[in-house]
Amino acid sequence: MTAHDHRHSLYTVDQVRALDRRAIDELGIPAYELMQRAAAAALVCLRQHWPQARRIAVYCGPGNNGGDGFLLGALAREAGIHAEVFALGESRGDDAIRARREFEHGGGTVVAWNEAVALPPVDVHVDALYGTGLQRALAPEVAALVGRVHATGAPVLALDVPSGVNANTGDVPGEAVQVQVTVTFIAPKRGLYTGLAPGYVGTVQLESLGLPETLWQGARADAELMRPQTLPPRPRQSHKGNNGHVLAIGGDHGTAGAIRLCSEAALRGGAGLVSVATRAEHLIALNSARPELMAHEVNGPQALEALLPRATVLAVGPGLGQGAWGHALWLTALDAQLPLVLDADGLNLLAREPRGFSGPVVMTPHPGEAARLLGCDTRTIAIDRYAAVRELAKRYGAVVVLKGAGSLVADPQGRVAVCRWGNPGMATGGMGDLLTGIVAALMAQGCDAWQAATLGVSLHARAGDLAAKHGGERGLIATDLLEPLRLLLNGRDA
Ligand SMILES: NC(=O)C1=CN([C@@H]2O[C@H](COP(=O)(O)OP(=O)(O)OC[C@H]3O[C@@H](n4cnc5c(N)ncnc54)[C@H](OP(=O)(O)O)[C@@H]3O)[C@@H](O)[C@H]2O)[C@@H](O)CC1
Ligand SMILES: Nc1ncnc2c1ncn2[C@@H]1O[C@H](COP(=O)(O)OP(=O)(O)O)[C@@H](O)[C@H]1O
Ligand SMILES: [K+]
Repeated sequence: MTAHDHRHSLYTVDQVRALDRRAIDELGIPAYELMQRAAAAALVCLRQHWPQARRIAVYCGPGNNGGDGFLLGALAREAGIHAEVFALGESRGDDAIRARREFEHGGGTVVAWNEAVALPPVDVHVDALYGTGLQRALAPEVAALVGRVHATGAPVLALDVPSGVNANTGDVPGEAVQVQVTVTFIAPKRGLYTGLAPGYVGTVQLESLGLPETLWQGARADAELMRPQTLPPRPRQSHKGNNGHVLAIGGDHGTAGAIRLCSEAALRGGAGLVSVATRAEHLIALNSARPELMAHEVNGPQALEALLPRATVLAVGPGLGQGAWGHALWLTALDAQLPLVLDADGLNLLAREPRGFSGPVVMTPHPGEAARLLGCDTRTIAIDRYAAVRELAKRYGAVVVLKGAGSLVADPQGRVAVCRWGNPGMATGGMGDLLTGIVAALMAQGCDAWQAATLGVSLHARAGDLAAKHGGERGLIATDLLEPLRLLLNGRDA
């Protein structure tokens, strides 16, 4: 990530405030002018998305987000759009107060919101309630307004942040406005891209308000958005020994599916060879379903040790269980001094028996596994996914993928990458097993832990989107991702 690539850099709310301050102090642009520019950009965005809009309602909160709303109301009126403006609370701060006066001096009337007020019929609602200053869950009367806005069925444009969404973390502590478009100002706030936020933000459109690139140069960003990537073409003389050997370990009694999905994804992820260490009862099914896999009966540590010398990467956990068999294989795998991908019971065992690693490791917890690893509950993970993934990476000395909408990848030094792809069709059993196999395959082909995790997460999520594009989200199953995965891996997704 380069410091000035601000469209792929994500910022904390404090970092955005520091950028605002620099624009004001170093570039000499008054805060009120920034507010005017924000309102002008919002009007352009409104017209771009809803060119037919003739009537809008703008709901203004007490802070500067509300100030943006009053100025948008003023500009919309000048542009011949009927704008009804509602205030929730008295404006606080010079700029917001001035913005409200500007709207009123232009002939606009501000209606003080209360529950008896009828919502006007409008083409678009504009949410200017709270932006980066949101401190807590929306109050009940504001939540009631949000419910009524939703009930109209008309689209909503959010200014900067949908109200109720924590722009710093992506958490939504109570109700929040669900919008079609979020026009966000100056810099992308990291909270818009992960956790609960993706369910509210709609399309996020960044407006830099005419500020020069120099503003972002040298400015600290907190995280980076993943970009579409692939691997370079294989050398023509490549042979299977050049492309790594994944050994997938798991599949206790009754959980053959998980290890099959993981190992099949490793094949489709381009590993030269894929072996499976599993229970004897799964061998025939595995071999007949996917003859390219080399399935081995492994009763205990000795049988596993015999397979280790040929492996380049171990994928440990899918269907492993936490019984004596799984635990013994897990211990052997962790002592093997080979690169590891740890998932599912591989992580649950680690939560029970914390330990360090000697080689490169990628851990792929979903929020439930992350909570077990950190000894907290899943709500604590959701409150700040950025903090959780960083803490996991630091505590375990590994690259960690925190899965779920807006998957995050962190390394122990605190670097974080954010995945903006993926869809709720992927909320079905087996999707995580695929990710484990893909990441292992990429490590086997020479990617380091960070590259394998970020590329693996992005390929997996984009494959999910491509599969959903063709057949829809509902009913999407893990194996549907394998063919699109292969296309994406070879840069053939067009
Ligand atoms: N600075 C700049 O250069 C630019 C800033 N810009 C705009 O300013 C926005 C940030 O403005 P902001 O800092 O005034 O915060 P904002 O989001 O309006 O809310 C703060 C107010 O809300 C209140 N409050 C908070 N949560 C609450 C809750 N749940 N329920 C009830 N009240 C709650 C809080 O009260 P308090 O909690 O302090 O009592 C305070 O009064 C930013 O998102 C962007 O739109 C643009 O114009 C571009 C240039
Ligand atoms: N709503 C969603 N949006 C984006 N990605 C999702 C969503 N739901 C699930 N996924 C992805 O699907 C995978 C599910 O993994 P996991 O929960 O481990 O499933 P399983 O254990 O059934 O294999 C993760 O990579 C996750 O990020
Ligand atoms: K808002």
